[in-house]
Amino acid sequence: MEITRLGIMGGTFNPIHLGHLMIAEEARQTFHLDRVLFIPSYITPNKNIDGATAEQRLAMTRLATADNPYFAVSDLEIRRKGRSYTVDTLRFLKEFYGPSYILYFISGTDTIQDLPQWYKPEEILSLCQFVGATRPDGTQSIGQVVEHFGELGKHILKLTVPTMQISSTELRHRIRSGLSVRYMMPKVVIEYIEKHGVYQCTAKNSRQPLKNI
Ligand SMILES: Nc1ncnc2c1ncn2[C@@H]1O[C@H](COP(=O)(O)OP(=O)(O)OP(=O)(O)O)[C@@H](O)[C@H]1O
Ligand SMILES: O=C(O)c1ccc[n+]([C@@H]2O[C@H](COP(=O)([O-])O)[C@@H](O)[C@H]2O)c1
Repeated sequence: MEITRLGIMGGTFNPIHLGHLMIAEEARQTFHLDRVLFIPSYITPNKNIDGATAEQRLAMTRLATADNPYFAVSDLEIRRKGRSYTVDTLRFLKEFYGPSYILYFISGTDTIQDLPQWYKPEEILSLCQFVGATRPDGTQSIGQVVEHFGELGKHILKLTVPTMQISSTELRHRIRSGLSVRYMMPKVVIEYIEKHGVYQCTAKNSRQPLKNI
């Protein structure tokens, strides 16, 4: 049986930024993933989603990932509606793809530290390998979470990634304040935000011509 390793990058992506893309690419390389599927949530459990519709978050995720042949996007959580519980998504994917697919759910350390409070975390770990991206300085340990799950903790994999202190919250704040978000997210996403006035964006690049030196 030929094995396919499928990465699942779940997130609110409000908006998607370089931190998301970087951990997905690092996970792909480190765990030899055949593809990484980005799945924007419809309603992320325990999170307020302000400023962009589900369709806009999906469109931005599609634009951001289009230039990577290993990346794909699914709207399955948005079509399913309701709260986007990861266990439901993994159950569906396991059933849909069958036993020859190994699923790797990719997350940041802040996310994995909350895993014990998620809906059916033990079942989640039995359905996938759960990748927790940590900083190289090791200050965000996932050891306690691994211990919490006993034998199933073996399904939690540590991924060391370069530090990137970008968050969607910070980006929404910057856009609303008219501050630059250049080099923090793909250019195509910035263009989409400007074109559609997402996050009440009104910023327009205005620059003075520079006198010849
Ligand atoms: N800068 C980053 N570096 C590494 N992982 C990240 C980074 N930002 C987000 N992640 C991870 O990506 C996944 C999806 O995150 P999400 O879409 O909620 O983005 P966010 O920036 O954390 O959003 P918000 O600021 O709105 O809470 C989560 O597992 C999160 O831990
Ligand atoms: O299933 C759960 O209980 C659960 C609780 C919190 C987060 N998640 C998922 O984890 C992913 C990252 O969530 P967030 O809050 O960092 O955007 C996203 O796919 C969420 O649907 C899932």
